[in-house]
Amino acid sequence: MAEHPELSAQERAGKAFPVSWDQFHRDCRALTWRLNSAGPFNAIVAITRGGLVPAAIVARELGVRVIDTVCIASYDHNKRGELQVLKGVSDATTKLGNGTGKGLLIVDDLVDTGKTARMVRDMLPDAHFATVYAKPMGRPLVDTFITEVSQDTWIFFPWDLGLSFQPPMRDGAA
Ligand SMILES: O=P(O)(O)OC[C@H]1O[C@H](OP(=O)(O)OP(=O)(O)O)[C@H](O)[C@@H]1O
Ligand code: HPA
Ligand SMILES: [Mg+2]
Repeated sequence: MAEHPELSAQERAGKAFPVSWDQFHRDCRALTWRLNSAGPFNAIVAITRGGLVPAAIVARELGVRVIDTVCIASYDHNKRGELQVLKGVSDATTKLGNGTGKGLLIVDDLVDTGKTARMVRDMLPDAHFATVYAKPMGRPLVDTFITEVSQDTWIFFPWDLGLSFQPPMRDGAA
């Protein structure tokens, strides 16, 4: 595990990568361009909660109207403890994917250690797995993504951010 297990993953990450709504929308559209040649897809499976936003944008661009969710929670979010599946794929979606996920598109906002992706891949081994961002540890689990950031980078998504005052650089701000 990491050098400072008492710190959260966010606190351990040395670099910050804040993403605006505009940037996120652009990156989701770029992701859809890449996915065009991998489809067509019968349905999208969003990994909640972070996958809901890119799934909505990708679904709109691809014209997919069947959207399902896999709901996953960490027992202890900060320490990235054990994952718990709160809701799996519905029977209707499983049928659409011929039981293996073929023709389904799984969408998440990012892959970090790959733990979440591994869990969902095991449910739907033949599905296409797409994320907007990827870190090196999780990258091998993803079929299509847009931007890679280093493992020690924390990505701040627009739905977790708010506008706040920034001190001038001459006062020591980075
Ligand atoms: O590759 P991993 O190390 O598993 O991390 C990636 C997962 O972590 C985040 O979700 P999180 O569990 O924080 O929940 P949320 O989507 O509900 O915010 C993110 O949305 C991915 O699903
Ligand atoms: O870099 C990240 N940002 C936001 N949520 C996350 N969950 C795992 N890694 C990250
Ligand atoms: Mg998530």
